[in-house]
Amino acid sequence: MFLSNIQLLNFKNYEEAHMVCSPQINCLVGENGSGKTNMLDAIHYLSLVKSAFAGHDQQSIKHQSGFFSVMGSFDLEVRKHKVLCGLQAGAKKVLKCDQVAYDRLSDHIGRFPVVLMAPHDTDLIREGSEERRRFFDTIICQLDQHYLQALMNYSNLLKQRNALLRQCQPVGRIDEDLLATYDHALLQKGQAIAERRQVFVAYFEPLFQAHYRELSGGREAVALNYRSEVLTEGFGDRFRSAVQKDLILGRTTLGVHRDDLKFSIDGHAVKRFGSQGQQKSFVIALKLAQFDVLQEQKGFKPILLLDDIFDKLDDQRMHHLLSLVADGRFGQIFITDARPERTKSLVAGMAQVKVFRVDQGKISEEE
Ligand SMILES: Nc1ncnc2c1ncn2[C@@H]1O[C@H](COP(=O)(O)OP(=O)(O)OP(=O)(O)O)[C@@H](O)[C@H]1O
Repeated sequence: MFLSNIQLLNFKNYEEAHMVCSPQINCLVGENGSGKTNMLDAIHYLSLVKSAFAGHDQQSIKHQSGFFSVMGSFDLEVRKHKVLCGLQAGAKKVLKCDQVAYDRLSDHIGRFPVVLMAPHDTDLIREGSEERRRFFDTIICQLDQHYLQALMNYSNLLKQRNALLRQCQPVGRIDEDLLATYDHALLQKGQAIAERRQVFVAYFEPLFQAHYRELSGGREAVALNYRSEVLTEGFGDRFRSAVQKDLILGRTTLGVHRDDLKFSIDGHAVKRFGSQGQQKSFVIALKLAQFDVLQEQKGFKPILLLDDIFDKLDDQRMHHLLSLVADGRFGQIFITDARPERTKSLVAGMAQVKVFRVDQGKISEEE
């Protein structure tokens, strides 16, 4: 699968841009702040219908304009698909594939998968559990529409239960019947989500470990440990009896939305004990395993977006990644770099390379 071209209107710092892409390697070079990452983000929109960076879609509309649109054509085996994602300020996002609007944006997730490697990836290790849940949930959602629906239902139920808790806070009493309805549904959905996560992590972990071994020379034993409290005996009772605490705090304190994944090296938490190099290898191995899983499950290679990673990687890890590129392990790749000469020399001799110069929200192909 590859993106053959992309057109932007009023997207972030681009007023108008058109890029005819190589099915293999696309290098975007230009000064800091010129719009390289924004172009990757536009590709991310076509795949996952949201920004990889901005918290709100409205932030992706170019300043002083009232809408954005991103349009792209994907070649998937012999078929071509035109995807359009647009947003009018203050309105709902629109997504069309082959000129037909989706009723549910979520139906699009997983059709044109991408894997993004970016400088902030180590947040996966350093930040709280939400980042790790989001990483795994995003992959599973691309593979399994039922999981995506279950997650969305769970999140809606959780919002409703939390609203009920807050409503009842001043009086200290709660509508027991309504609460029981939410509890029952949350417990049921939560269990299904936890079981799916557990199965997925068991499948993902060996792929991740193989990449880590290749990157680190096999010196350390790494593990991903997912153990949800939801799957432990008597969870339903503990969940229900936490209601007094929930009422005081105005939120649901137990459930899959609190799950964490423990990342470890030789039995110790990577977050606390991993060196910077180990943490980098850890996240690269996670992303490479994400690529493998999507490829294996979809039957084609996802698009790989490499944002500014050469600046952040040391020689050993960079060469490993480039050797995978040279071996043809990946399909279409987009690489951004503020230092054109470095990228050009790294990809010299590789087939089907296109270099694009980005300058203050304008993009043009170099000869
Ligand atoms: N909604 C928006 N409207 C206009 N400009 C925006 C908007 N959102 C972001 N920008 C601008 O886009 C620029 C950043 O672009 P981008 O992150 O793509 O840069 P880059 O080329 O990847 O830079 P670096 O090499 O530093 O990573 C900033 O100047 C920022 O102000």
